[in-house]
Amino acid sequence: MSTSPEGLIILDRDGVINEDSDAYIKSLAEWIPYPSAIRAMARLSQAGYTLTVATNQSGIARGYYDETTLEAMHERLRRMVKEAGGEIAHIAYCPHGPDDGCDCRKPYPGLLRQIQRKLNLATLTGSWLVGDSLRDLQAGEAVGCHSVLVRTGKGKNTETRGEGLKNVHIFDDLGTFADWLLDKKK
Ligand SMILES: O=P(O)(O)OC[C@@H](O)[C@H]1O[C@@H](OP(=O)(O)O)[C@@H](O)[C@@H](O)[C@@H]1O
Ligand SMILES: [Mg+2]
Ligand SMILES: [Zn+2]
Repeated sequence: MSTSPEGLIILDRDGVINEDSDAYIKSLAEWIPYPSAIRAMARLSQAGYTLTVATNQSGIARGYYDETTLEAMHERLRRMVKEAGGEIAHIAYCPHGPDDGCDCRKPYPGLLRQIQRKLNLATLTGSWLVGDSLRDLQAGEAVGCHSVLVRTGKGKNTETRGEGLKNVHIFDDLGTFADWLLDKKK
C-alpha cells in the first residue's frame, strides 16, 4: 500500500510510545509501553495511517545496552501493535553518541530521511512528527512535518521551557492526538 506524506506518522519512542527514564531504557524489562499508546497506534494504523518510529538510542554508544537488546524491545513493540490490530512500517534508530558527528541523531533529520527512502516518498512535507522533546520537533520541522508535542515523557518539561514551540499541536498523550487526528479525518 503506497503512503502519501499526509498519511505518514513518525513517532518518537521514549516518552511517546513507552515510559522514558533519565537513566535510559536499558533492558526489555525497562521498556514499559503506555497501553493507551499501543491502542492509539492500532487505531491510527486501522484508519489507514502509515506508522513509523524515529528514536535516538545513544545508550548503545554509551555501552548501556546493545543492538540485540534494542531489537528485542522493538520486536515486542511490533508484536503488541499487531496484536492490537495495527502495524509499524519501519523503526529507524540512531545508535550514536552526541560526539559521533552522525547525521541521524535528532535534531538532525537523518532518521526521517531513512524513513522517507524506505517508504519511497518524494517528500515528507505534510507528514506528522510526534515527540516529547524539542529535538524531535526540530528534526520534523527540518523536513516539513507537522509538529505534535505530547505531554508524556519529557513533554511537560518541553512545553514549560516553551522555546522553539511555534506552530506546534500539543496533546496530553498519543491517544488524545489520535482522537483529534481521526476526528479531523471524518
Ligand atoms: O526519545 P527517544 O529519541 O525515543 O529516545 C531517547 C533516549 O535515547 C534517551 O535519550 C537521552 O538523551 P541523550 O541521547 O543522552 O542526549 C536521554 O534523554 C534519556 O533520558 C533517554 O532515555
Ligand atoms: Mg522521547
Ligand atoms: Zn546517528
